[in-house]
Amino acid sequence: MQMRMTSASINKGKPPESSNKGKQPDSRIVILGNSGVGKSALVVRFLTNRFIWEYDPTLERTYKHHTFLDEEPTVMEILDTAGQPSPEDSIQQEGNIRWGDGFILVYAINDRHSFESAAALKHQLDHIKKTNVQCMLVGNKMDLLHERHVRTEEGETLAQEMSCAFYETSASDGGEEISEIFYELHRDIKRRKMVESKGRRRSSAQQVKNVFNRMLNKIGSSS
Ligand SMILES: Nc1nc2c(ncn2[C@@H]2O[C@H](COP(=O)(O)OP(=O)(O)OP(=O)(O)O)[C@@H](O)[C@H]2O)c(=O)[nH]1
Repeated sequence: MQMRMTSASINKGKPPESSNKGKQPDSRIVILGNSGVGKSALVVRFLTNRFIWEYDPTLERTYKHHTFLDEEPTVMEILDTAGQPSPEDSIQQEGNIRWGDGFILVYAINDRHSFESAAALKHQLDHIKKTNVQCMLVGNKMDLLHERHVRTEEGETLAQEMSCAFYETSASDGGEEISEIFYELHRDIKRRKMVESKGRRRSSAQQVKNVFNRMLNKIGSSS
């Protein structure tokens, strides 16, 4: 496995479709979670390996990340959503969910409410996407263990119920698992796309076969 980040371009405050230039992304990843759980901090840590204490809390940003993953040139598009969308933004939120191939649901381990919101978000995802979506459940701010309000086992149980992988991490400490979260989700998305496109190919081959059989039956019955 080879991983190398070559570039990450930032489209500040623009909708996801604005970053369509160049190679189409192999995966579109959306980061969701309550305000202040550390979504931006995790994305910035993944892209730059840095931690910045303060971010503009209201902006949405998309990032195009070019890398070599599993010896293949790879483009990942990442949407860091605003944690506190206004009611008027609910259409935007729905658009973001439709846009995404996979989702990172973030809560902070010292914020019980954010944990409960993560479960609600997964229901929203499944409802909008009409399928069990690819996702990762991430408990952030592990460096604040002394303030913990959500136990590891609770995270594990919720992740199992959601059929998601589960990680606890800290954007401020910057463990290796942060890259793993993004790259594993990307691989899951790719695998799913491959299975779906094989299924589509099989079903169109079957359709051709059915038409051919009908023609043969017609010829047989008219002779
Ligand atoms: N101690 C600690 N603080 C963190 C960590 N991650 C983020 N923070 C802090 O938590 C605050 C919120 O971080 P953001 O990354 O802006 O959170 P967000 O989820 O993007 O918030 P919104 O943009 O409002 O949706 C900032 O003050 C960060 O410095 C972490 O792992 N540990």
